Amino acid sequence: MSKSISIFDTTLRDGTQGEGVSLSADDKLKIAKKLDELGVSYIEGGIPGSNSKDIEFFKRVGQLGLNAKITAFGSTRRKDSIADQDANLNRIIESGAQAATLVGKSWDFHVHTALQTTLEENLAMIYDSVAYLKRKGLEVIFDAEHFFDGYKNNPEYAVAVLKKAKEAGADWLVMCDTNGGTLPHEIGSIVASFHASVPDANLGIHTHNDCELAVANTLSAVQAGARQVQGTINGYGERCGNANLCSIIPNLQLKLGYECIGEERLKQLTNTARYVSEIANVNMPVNQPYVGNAAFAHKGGIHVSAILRDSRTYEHIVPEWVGNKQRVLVSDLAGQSNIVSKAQDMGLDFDPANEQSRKVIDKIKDLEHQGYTFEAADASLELLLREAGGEMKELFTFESFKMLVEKTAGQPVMSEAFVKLNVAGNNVYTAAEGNGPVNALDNALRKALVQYFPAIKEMHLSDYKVRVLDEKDATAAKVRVLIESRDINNSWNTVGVSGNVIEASWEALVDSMRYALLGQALNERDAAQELPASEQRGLVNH
Ligand SMILES: CC(=O)SCCNC(=O)CCNC(=O)[C@H](O)C(C)(C)COP(=O)(O)OP(=O)(O)OC[C@H]1O[C@@H](n2cnc3c(N)ncnc32)[C@H](O)[C@@H]1OP(=O)(O)O
Ligand SMILES: CC(=O)C(=O)O
Repeated sequence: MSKSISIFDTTLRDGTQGEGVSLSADDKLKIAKKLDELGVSYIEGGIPGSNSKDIEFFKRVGQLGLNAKITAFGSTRRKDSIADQDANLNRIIESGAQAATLVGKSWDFHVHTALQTTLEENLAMIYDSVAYLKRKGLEVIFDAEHFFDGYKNNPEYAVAVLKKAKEAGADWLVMCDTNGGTLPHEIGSIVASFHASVPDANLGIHTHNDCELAVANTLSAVQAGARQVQGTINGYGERCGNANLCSIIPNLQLKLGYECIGEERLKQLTNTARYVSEIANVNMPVNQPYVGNAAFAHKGGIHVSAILRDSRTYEHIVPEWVGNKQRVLVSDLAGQSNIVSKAQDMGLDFDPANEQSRKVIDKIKDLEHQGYTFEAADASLELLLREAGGEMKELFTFESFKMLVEKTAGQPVMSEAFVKLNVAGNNVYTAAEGNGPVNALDNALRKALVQYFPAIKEMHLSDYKVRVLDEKDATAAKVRVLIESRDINNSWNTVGVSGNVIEASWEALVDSMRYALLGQALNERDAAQELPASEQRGLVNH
């Protein structure tokens, strides 16, 4: 049997049926382009009978010149009507899509309850609709809704539905686990049984994740003979989502030896997943298999010690095969191996056998115990390690800061910060306003530094998070502030912890600016040690 699998992406249709996922026509066009680059065979763009946004997508997608087939979704004709007069079928034809995905009922209970019609009329609706679209020259993918529930309730009828669609000319018969309640062994045996009885049918599988089995069910169907796989990027979709193509594709290709999108394109998987999550404005779970930020992140000291010897000890594949990468995290679960690995990444000579290195490890663990989290604040960690290794020359020293927050009735609240630093032996005193206390502090600190370090102009804060660390302790609790900063090329994260949110923010802010100036700090140190300019470092070195 062929080992080639046709990947059918329904992110733009079933994916947008997920809560919190909404895509404009422009968003859909961007994602379609990305999916095409990934090498999927079909892109289901939407439902032209549903809304004008989808109609616009189909109008414009032809201009992109994609290789994937564009397919438009709709249901079989309404009961007791004529297919060529059915508005939804005609919208599919008018959309100009090369293929139609036609959903039809295959569970007798649904025919009676949802459609409120007879089993015979439903078969006629399927036959007439498929035949009409075929006469109009479209490829037809027939999605048999609730096929597995239907098969369990009335196998003869569910099978008759698929046979009717085939008789009318459907190119693909897709079995749907619409309610997501079927288990892998059931899927495998039902697909195998239908495949044995109609061996010349092109079978597909469409599963939902209500039992968290959509990926497993898809693999089971493929092993039983399905050759088209329908799913979405990041598993977006109705209720608990659709089968996640970001897991299915590597599982099929790397574990089961099927040909889906090829070795080279598989390397774009992580980038595609993150791109779609950005456009959809839905955060990706860090622990998402294969493509998540933590999919190959190692935290436990025992794990890190082993992966440094051979990454196969704790990695099931090479992360780069799916475009991801290995990360080592530093936390209170870290052993010396985590820290050695981080230090090596930074080009530091860090010998765990030496007394000073052991002190840094203890200090990191102690800070983690106080509430700092270095796994989310790589830049603060780097500063700490460089400081401990005597690598840093401090460019400025802190003397004091003061905050003023004023609210007058009927006026917006006003924040002003006053900062005193010593830079290169000079006392620098600045004041600045902001739309909040942290913004005012940031402005005042920037104002103090920019005259000495113009590189500060290039960076800005891009994210700010506060977390109360011991909620039981109410107002006496500590807070942790995490700040993300960016310049044109990089982003970096810093952390501050205190019983006072302004002080925690200040710590994270100062680290952010020290990190932005790291290249300069290292050069000054090199210059002080009279290293030749050729061995000194670039201005912003991260
Ligand atoms: C399993 C799936 O994911 S299927 C796709 C689900 N996605 C969506 O529903 C999103 C897009 N849907 C829509 O925009 C609208 O529902 C439309 C335009 C398709 C229809 O809108 P309306 O005409 O207002 O109908 P409404 O949504 O209230 O009800 C669905 C109708 O479709 C009928 N219907 C449902 N499935 C089918 C089917 N397979 N074949 C024919 N008719 C069907 C229902 O019986 C009902 O008709 P009735 O009210 O005459 O009994
Ligand atoms: C067709 C479809 O989306 C389903 O049955 O779930």
